[in-house]
Amino acid sequence: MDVIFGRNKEEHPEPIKAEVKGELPSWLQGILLRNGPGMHTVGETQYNHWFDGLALVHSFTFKNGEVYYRSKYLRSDTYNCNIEANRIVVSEFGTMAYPDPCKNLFAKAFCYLSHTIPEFTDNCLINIMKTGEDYYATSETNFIRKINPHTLETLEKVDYNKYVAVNLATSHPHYDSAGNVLNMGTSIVDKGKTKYVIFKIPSSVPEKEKKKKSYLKHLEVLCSIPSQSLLHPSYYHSFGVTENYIIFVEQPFKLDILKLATAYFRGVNWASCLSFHKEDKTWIHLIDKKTKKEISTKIYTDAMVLFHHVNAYEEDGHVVVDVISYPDNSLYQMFYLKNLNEDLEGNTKLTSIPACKRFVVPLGFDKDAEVGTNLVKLPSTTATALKEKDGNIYCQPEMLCEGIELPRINYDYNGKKYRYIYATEVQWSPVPTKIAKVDVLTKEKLIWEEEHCWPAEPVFVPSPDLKEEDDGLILSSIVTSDPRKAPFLLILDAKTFTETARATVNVDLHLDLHGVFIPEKDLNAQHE
Ligand SMILES: CC(C)=CCC/C(C)=C/C=C/C(C)=C/C=C/C(C)=C/C=C/C=C(C)/C=C/C=C(C)/C=C/C1=C(C)CCCC1(C)C
Ligand SMILES: [Fe+2]
Repeated sequence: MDVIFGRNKEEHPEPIKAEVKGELPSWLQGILLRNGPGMHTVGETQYNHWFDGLALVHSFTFKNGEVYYRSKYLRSDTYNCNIEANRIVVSEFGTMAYPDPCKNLFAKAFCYLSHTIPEFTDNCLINIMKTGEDYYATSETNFIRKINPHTLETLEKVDYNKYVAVNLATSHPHYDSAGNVLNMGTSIVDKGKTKYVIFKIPSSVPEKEKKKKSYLKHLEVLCSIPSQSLLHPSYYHSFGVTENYIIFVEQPFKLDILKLATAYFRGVNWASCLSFHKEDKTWIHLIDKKTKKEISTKIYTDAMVLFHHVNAYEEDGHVVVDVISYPDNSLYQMFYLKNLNEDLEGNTKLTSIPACKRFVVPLGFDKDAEVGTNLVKLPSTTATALKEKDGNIYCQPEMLCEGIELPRINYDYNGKKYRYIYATEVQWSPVPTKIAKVDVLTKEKLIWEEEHCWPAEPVFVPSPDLKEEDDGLILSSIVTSDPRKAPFLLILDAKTFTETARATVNVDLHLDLHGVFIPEKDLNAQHE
């Protein structure tokens, strides 16, 4: 296990030609750009958590039937300082670092040299975000790092905080059909005003500013939602959108601001300031995009932990919200390297497995309905929403599917009624062993699997003559647990889930988190 999760991976900044088996359709031209942790040991020091690892960006470039692989460590300030000091000097969420300059001569010299140990990490290891023509590596802090999608070179560091008052922001933004970015962040330092902020980054800027092209300069706050508890804002990793609403799930998995403020002095990591309150409720907030106000009805469900929204849409006066949820926060705990390094059969068992659940919120229901009435009138679901005597609505979900994570959809259907989820499948361990296509209508599943193969998040690429939702390809990079079997990029026909092609590369591919496919037409040639 530690071989795959915790071993440092080498970077391959020069393109490596992959060996293609099968027939790549001629329209598949562009770059699959992905991000994830690649290095967990620096000198003699080690990160505690898998989500702490130094960002290793990698790409598969499709050009005229050929595939090229590249990978490069994000040259974040965090990376540079750590490498220079030959130890971890910048804290990550799961690892508190103490860059005491008096500790040894070497570290002292290093501090004189570079002066700046970043206060907060810019190790953006989770996802890739597109703003206008720019691509950024993202994490959940206030920093994002621009990258060149062709060469994977690291460009400027951008501080969200310069444009919007947030200290944390998600790495899962949404995009509208014009390419405008919609994202959310939390403001925690303004005492007594802890709030969640929803903002928009436009996809184009006035012509005269084209040269500087700072889309973030034109960031616009849409609205903010006060936190239920000023000292305990909820943690969230993604959110949902429909045509008319933004969906924010305020879960009882919360940051404790007082604990955060004292963590450094207490010698504990920031992750220890995050806790699950199983006796609390999970609040589902619907924000009307037009009025920029929350709908007045209070909607809740039982305590749960969620990282990934799958999709959401409106149907006949209801909002349907599909998410991957857990009964508790044990997943976060399990990703500590000490847990991942244990024998698979031993402790590394998921004590709570991910489940894809559908919540249905009624919009324009009869206000005189009796207490206890189920307000959901959609025949297609067993999800319920009960009216309570204080006027609140209590939602109970429908189970769509168990054991899937890292969900993707055909993004043309984002915010709209849809039918298919593509995801990695896990069983009772944190090891992805299959790729699943789930039909949410029939609950039928198609599976791809192969011995010793650990598939990454499957990315859907629509075919140019798309007629049906699943006309397209699935791209998933496959890490192998058998050193004799080379890793590869798998290309599946999304409709049938049969293999179209595979592109094998003889490198130490890393297990990653998220990424994007950039079609040729969106690639700015001047970057090359
Ligand atoms: C093994 C695989 C690939 C598949 C198996 C299938 C499966 C079960 C997949 C499940 C995948 C999931 C659920 C992935 C989830 C990834 C997350 C939640 C990453 C979060 C990172 C959050 C990070 C890095 C957050 C860093 C935040 C920091 C450092 C914040 C610092 C701070 C700032 C900036 C302001 C002041 C406060 C604070 C100290 C909190
Ligand atoms: Fe994620």
